Amino acid sequence: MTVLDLDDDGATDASRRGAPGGPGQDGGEILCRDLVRIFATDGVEVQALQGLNLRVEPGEIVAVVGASGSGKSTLLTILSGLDTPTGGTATVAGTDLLAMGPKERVAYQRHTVGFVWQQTSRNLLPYLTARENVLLPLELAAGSRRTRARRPGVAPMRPALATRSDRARRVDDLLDLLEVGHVAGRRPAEMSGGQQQRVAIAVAMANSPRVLLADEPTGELDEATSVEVLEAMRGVNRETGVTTLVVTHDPTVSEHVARTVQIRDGRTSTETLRRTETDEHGRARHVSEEFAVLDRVGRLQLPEEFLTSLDLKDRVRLALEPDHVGVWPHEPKEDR
Ligand SMILES: Nc1ncnc2c1ncn2[C@@H]1O[C@H](COP(=O)(O)OP(=O)(O)OP(=O)(O)O)[C@@H](O)[C@H]1O
Repeated sequence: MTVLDLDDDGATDASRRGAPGGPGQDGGEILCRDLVRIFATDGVEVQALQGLNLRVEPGEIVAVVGASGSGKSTLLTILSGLDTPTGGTATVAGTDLLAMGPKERVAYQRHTVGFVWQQTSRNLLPYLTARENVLLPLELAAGSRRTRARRPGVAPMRPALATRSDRARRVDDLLDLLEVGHVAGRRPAEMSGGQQQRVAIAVAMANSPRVLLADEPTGELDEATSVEVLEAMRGVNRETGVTTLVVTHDPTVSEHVARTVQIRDGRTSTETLRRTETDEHGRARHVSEEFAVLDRVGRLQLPEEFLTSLDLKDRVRLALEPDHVGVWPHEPKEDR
């Protein structure tokens, strides 16, 4: 895979992260606190997000998984700047998503975040070739830079990709990075589903976003192609350091990332961490551990199977032990 400096202002990833307007004060590139989104339709309220907490570090790749209706798409739509939460806070790459005006929203969507959606038709324009699709966001950004530069007293943004040949080189580099250089001249209808999604990742990365968001990027693909696309996303994350959040209902996605956050009923409920250990014979071993998520005020969601197996409901007994906390049914089963 090509090693690529995707930062068009010449900054390294490390210096970008430390730059003003960088990550939130306590370091997270994506920070959601007590995020609430209520939809009201025909007088009926649906709480899609019910106090969701999430933190993703700069350069991390994280999968958010959950059943249908758990709030995954609602979260991603908020993080991509297309929707505004009802309450709580959300900060992405130092941008407060609740305080953006219309102009900041456009700049945020153009420069700070890149998206890959499930439907390839939403990612790529059907009448443009792969090369033209990747070039388009670069041309739009260059156009807005020229407009800014013409305004008195306004400095041009990131001048490095001002020339056509710089932009053409960037398109080639991105298509090579995603291993789709050989389909550069084809339109989406002439590419496989996996190739279309790889080109879509190149489009999303065109303007060097700090955060890459993907909503079910493998939803329309077969299993083998899904693995390829996920590995391509992981490769982009590794090569460029872009913070990456992949939302999916497909639990196998978890095998491709070091951290998976599970959403249940509009809240993060559990997290799975994966690491590779080397045993005493020098063999690599994959270890994964599941954790319950404890929020800032000490709330946690017990897994569904714990609740049903001990018939835990309404109220439980809690006990603080020297090294753990015990949870029991209100009444022992035999007394009920
Ligand atoms: N615009 C809307 N108006 C009303 N209710 C909505 C709206 N968008 C989402 N919801 C509701 O909010 C809840 C969460 O929906 P969301 O689409 O975020 O879930 P999801 O986990 O992405 O599900 P899926 O995997 O099926 O896409 C659901 O109950 C859904 O019906």
